[in-house]
Amino acid sequence: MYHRLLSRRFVNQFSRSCYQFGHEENQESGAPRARKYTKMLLGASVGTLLAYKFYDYRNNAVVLAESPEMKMGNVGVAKADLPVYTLHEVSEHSTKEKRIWVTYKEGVYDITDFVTEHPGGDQILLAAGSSVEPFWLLYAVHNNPHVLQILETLRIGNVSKEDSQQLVADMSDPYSTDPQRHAALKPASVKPFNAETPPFLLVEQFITPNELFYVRNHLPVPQVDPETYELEVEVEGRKKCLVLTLDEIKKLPRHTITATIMCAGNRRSEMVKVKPVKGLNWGAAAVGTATWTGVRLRDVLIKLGVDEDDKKLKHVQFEGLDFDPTGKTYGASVPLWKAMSKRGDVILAYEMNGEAIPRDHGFPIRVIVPGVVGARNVKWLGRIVVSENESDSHWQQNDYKGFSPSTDWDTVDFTKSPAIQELPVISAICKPSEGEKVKVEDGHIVVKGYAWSGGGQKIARVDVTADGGSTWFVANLDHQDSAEPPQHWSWTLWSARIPIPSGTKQVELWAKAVDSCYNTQPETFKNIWNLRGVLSNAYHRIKIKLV
Ligand code: HEM
Repeated sequence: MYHRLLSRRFVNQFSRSCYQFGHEENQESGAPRARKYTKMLLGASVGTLLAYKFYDYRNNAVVLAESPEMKMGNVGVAKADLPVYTLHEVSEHSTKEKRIWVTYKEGVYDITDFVTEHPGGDQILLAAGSSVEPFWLLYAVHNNPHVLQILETLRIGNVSKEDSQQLVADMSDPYSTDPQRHAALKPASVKPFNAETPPFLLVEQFITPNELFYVRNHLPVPQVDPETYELEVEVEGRKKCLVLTLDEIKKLPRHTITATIMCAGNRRSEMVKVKPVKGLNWGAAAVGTATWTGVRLRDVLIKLGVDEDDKKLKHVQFEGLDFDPTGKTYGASVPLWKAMSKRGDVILAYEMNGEAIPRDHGFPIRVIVPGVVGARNVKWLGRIVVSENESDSHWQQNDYKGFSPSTDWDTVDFTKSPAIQELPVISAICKPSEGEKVKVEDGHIVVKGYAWSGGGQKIARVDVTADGGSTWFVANLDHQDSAEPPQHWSWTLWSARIPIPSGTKQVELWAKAVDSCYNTQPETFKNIWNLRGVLSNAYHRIKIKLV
């Protein structure tokens, strides 16, 4: 079967003074409770060493795994006579000088001498120092025993089950226990870790592989022990509350959705060309699409006795288990109507693309609020509070809001703008990329990209021009989920074949999308500029060279 065993050290993060778990309980007044998170100590010496499985992707890799040739060859299976390397050691071998190593399942391979022979060209270097598996999910051509046989001839070792980097927590660096990341992710910041996917990979498949999915962290990644994990759910001011273990959550009815998650700052690097803003310099790939499985938040809230018609209850606040040096946790909220709506599809997810949610994406539980900005899809979920008020967290109150282009840091009043929830329609060209040399074939070039709209709207059309808007070409919507609005949560992958007049040396390509409400993208960033650089959805424009 397709799986890897990775070792992770899960530190018992809670002081478990809280009450029993499992079902509804009356909270004694004054009982020590949610503040337990602040007692969490990163790198605490008491730890549980747990090996856990990443489950099968239901695709090519399984086919590979079941082929008799592969079983005979034991490709990627640990071999007793070979040296063992940590993922960190593998990551240090990413150049020709240091030799280029990659991993596949439990195997470590030195591919330095194969790079120039690779039929897929230089792209193989994207895996240098990391795993080849996410790429092989994208490029099914590797779904072949012949490819695995070549790989096994390059075998030099086994992946360590104990990633030594994870075992030694540096108390002076709260990020020292962050997980190992795939080398192909392009960091926008390292501590906290924020990184995007190489854009051209986004359009290879509808589903983004977990290891290549963009990461947006505000704080160090908490180490959560799934054995002792508890989720608290309550209504503000009421004694009755629910405490659920991971097993108990998994026993509730399963619900699966395919949803695109996007950072509010996606494509900010284009907006800053108008005027600088505060924020990470995201390109166009702070976005990805995954299949998420969990339980409906609605079911959990009904179990707690929440009445969606109760006029006093307006918001659902989420608290993460990640926290800053003062002990404050990450937090955000969404309106109660969204959480309770049968069509809202808000889930407490424990699987991402058929695997346990990876640490960077919220292990063990992340709330998925489809159609809504990534910032409200709180990771490492520890507590849910139904309230009359929005979350009072910095990220709900003083961040992730839009303003007039004339508002500056002297005049801004965060209380006057609503928190961003549903994101506006957006598109981006992912292939070719800015400045790329593109071969004109048969008088045409092919342009590929994604388009998405928040609030469960569907992409109705994508228009592409190569002559400043004199002529628009309607793109083919190559991959689009069949779900109808207002439950269309995933992006559309599109392509357009654009005619190029002979002798043209360079062109500027523009793309814009139209959603099922006929909302479209603004033409330029000039008049949507805002001091936080969010909602950057103007036409996407790239210049390319033609050969
Ligand atoms: C490191 C181990 C790898 C090995 C042994 C390997 C081997 C191969 C082989 C044998 C083929 C030709 C398959 C056929 O046509 O039957 C191929 C094609 C290809 N590979 Fe890889 N590959 C590796 C890694 C990668 C990675 C990491 C990427 C992408 C990031 C990649 C991208 C491609 C692409 C795009 C093609 C198709 C080229 C075409 O259009 O014909 N490969 N690879």
